[in-house]
Amino acid sequence: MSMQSIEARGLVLLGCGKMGSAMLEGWLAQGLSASSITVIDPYPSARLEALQAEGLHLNTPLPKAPAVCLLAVKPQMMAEALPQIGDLAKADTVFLSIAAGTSIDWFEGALGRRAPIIRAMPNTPAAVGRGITALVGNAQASEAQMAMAESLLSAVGQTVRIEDETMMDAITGVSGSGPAYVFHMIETMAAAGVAEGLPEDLAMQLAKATVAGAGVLAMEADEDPSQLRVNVTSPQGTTAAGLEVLMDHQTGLPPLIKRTVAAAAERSRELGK
Ligand SMILES: NC(=O)C1=CN([C@@H]2O[C@H](COP(=O)(O)OP(=O)(O)OC[C@H]3O[C@@H](n4cnc5c(N)ncnc54)[C@H](OP(=O)(O)O)[C@@H]3O)[C@@H](O)[C@H]2O)C=CC1
Ligand SMILES: O=C(O)[C@@H]1CCC=N1
Repeated sequence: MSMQSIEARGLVLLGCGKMGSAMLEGWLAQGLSASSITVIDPYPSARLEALQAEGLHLNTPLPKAPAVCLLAVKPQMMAEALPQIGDLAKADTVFLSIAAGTSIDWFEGALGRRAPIIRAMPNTPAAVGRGITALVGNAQASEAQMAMAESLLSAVGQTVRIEDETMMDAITGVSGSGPAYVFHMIETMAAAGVAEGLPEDLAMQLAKATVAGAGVLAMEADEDPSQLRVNVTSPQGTTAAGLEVLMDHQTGLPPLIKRTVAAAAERSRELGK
């Protein structure tokens, strides 16, 4: 099964907030037709309403057997939202959840043990085709269904299949929540530039371009990030002075990021209880 079967059978998107709409934009950009998509969301955005003119189905009855139903409401809303797509559990529809913390076992309880369920953790750079999504399926999810989910998710970035669902909490802490850490890095670099006397606009321009440029370099270079860091660091130069603060084992980034990722992973575990 591929994007063509999604196009033919349709896709249901339950919850079209920040993450759902990021993925929706990615699929549309990749050529999935708006008319193959049904969105269920109680307070649709102006963008969703406008997409109706291109054929998108908004809060309409569901197709009988869509290829996939993407579950993109908040974990706390999932139990309340699921009855809206309950009938699909009897069809040959794959349920693809992106909800943090919510386990496959929980979905099997809600949708039935025979339903093919795939749990995935994407991130918001999906909106610009630069996301990364980890995914794992239950025993009912066939190889063809996993491949279909991968083709859907790879329309908005990289995918990585995992075998051990318990890794999802750590994955959520690193890449699901990770864009927020990086955005905060941009904010704090810009603020630090202002503190050093730069105008706000210039400081923000420098911070954004630096993080974006370093990200692209990290992805494209043959060298690993630690070597790329060394390449910036002239002996007794400015970077060495900055890194002495940033890399401090007690007060620097390593313990801070470790605590940050651990807190996010722990919250993912809590959401699953
Ligand atoms: N944001 C992110 O970076 C990531 C989020 N996720 C996961 O994606 C899911 C969505 O998160 P996010 O997009 O941030 O959250 P949002 O709140 O932005 O999106 C959820 C959407 O679901 C809608 N909704 C609420 N109740 C229902 C219902 N009963 N039926 C249908 N739709 C409903 C909400 O409407 P309204 O706003 O009007 O209540 C909203 O539009 C979560 O499970 C989250 O864990 C996963 C990876 C990354
Ligand atoms: O903050 C959250 O719970 C969601 C999951 C990962 C990113 N955002």
